[in-house]
Amino acid sequence: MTKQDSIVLYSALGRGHLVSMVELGKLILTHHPSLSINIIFLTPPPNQDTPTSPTAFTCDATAKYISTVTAATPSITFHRIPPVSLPAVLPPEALTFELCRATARHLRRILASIPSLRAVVLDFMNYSAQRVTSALGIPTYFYYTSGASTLAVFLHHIILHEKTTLSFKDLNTHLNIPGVPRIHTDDLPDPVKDRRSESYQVFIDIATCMRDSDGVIVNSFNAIEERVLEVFNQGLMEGTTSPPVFCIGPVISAAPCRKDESGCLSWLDSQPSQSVVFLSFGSMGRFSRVQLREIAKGLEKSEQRFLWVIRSEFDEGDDSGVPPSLDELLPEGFLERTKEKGFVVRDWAPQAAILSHDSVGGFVTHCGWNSVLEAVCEGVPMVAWPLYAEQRLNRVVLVEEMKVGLAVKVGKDGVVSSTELGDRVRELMDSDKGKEIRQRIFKMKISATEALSAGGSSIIALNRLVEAWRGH
Ligand SMILES: O=c1ccn([C@@H]2O[C@H](COP(=O)(O)OP(=O)(O)O[C@H]3O[C@H](CO)[C@@H](O)[C@H](O)[C@H]3O)[C@@H](O)[C@H]2O)c(=O)[nH]1
Repeated sequence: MTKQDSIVLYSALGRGHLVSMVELGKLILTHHPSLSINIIFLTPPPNQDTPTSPTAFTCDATAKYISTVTAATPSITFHRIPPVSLPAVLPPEALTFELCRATARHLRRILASIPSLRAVVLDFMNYSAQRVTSALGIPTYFYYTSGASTLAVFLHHIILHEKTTLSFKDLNTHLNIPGVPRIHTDDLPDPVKDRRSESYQVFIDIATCMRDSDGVIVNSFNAIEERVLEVFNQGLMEGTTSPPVFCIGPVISAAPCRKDESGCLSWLDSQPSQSVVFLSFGSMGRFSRVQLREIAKGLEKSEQRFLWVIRSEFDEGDDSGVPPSLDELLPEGFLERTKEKGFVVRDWAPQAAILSHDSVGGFVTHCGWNSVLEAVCEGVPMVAWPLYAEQRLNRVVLVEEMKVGLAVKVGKDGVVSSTELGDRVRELMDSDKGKEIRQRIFKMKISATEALSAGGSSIIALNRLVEAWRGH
């Protein structure tokens, strides 16, 4: 390729999506510096931004983030899709789908302005942009920010859709998908369970767009999902053609945030090696008051040291703007009783830096894929407690395929009891099984580094991808 050859990465709405695309852009540039990377990103509609949320990426925060990236990596150029108003206030997923559709003309204009454009990589949430790229004749790839096994389930969905007229919620069966552990239909993401729902059709559309694309880039690596990658590489996806899959991960931030506003990193400095279990549930993990109390009691029962991130919960109908205090949310005297052993952080903690700290020996996670990869890259074993999206599938992958985590059982009332959590945490931190898991994930940590080294599986896949771009 010549110096001017350009690639577009089109990020979906939200902090996690933009950061993922930037990290992907940086990885491409590290190995192929002659490319010019353009990142297109969406702006929240003026009437739907929620700047008070700890996870919201406000316009100011986005601008600051972009100027930091641009200063460090000038070969990345950012293009902002201007804000447009949508007729209704929508939940986060529907918002990104709608916004992408409503701004198609801006995308077309931006794409037309980029010289020597070789390919566009769409965040899978921006699937509707494929209409624009196809109309312009631009080769289109997808970036799938979860693992290869869940991608296989996603693509398999198209076959199942044709095989049955029932909804998954009524099937109560196991799915046998090549290269993937047996999946129970209850473990599928909620939006795909009811075939009469709008979201079901959206996910079929996304899967179809990915299947028919020029390729899917996956944030994973060979050593953790070998079986399913073999299925993809040999073209053995039963009953359907599969797109070329490029497993180029783990793509996680090379320079994690070390800002220690809460003091939790200094607290970790004073704890013994591998003695602390870290509990964090991603950008949207929220719990009822009942569940928070069970977690607290479980941590006390486990007798382990802990660092726990708790979101500011607002009670329904409370628009005071002041969230309940930790004393209100947690069992009486909990903070006082555990002050030698535990540290509670409100809202947001520097997770990647915490996982890399020597004092951390276990991680209770909601199984968001970035959290899983961050834990693997630091060799931290997990207790898997999925909450929503494809996280129940990730639990199956990490417990049954990778064998680097223990699953918590959810009670019939939807609550994980203090005894269950306490037992799993103690098992992870202080048992022979926990030791085995620790040894296994430590090996994966080494494989992760190897995958991204010269000649490693992910670098080979990345080079194959760039060659494909060169061939267009
Ligand atoms: O207090 C916190 C909480 C999170 N994080 C970071 O935020 C990211 C969270 O990402 P992830 O673990 O993937 O969770 P979600 O934000 O919930 O991710 C969404 O996107 C993922 C990738 O597609 C999916 O796997 C999840 O199911 C979906 O919820 C990670 O980098 C964490 O290090 C922090 O730094 N501090």
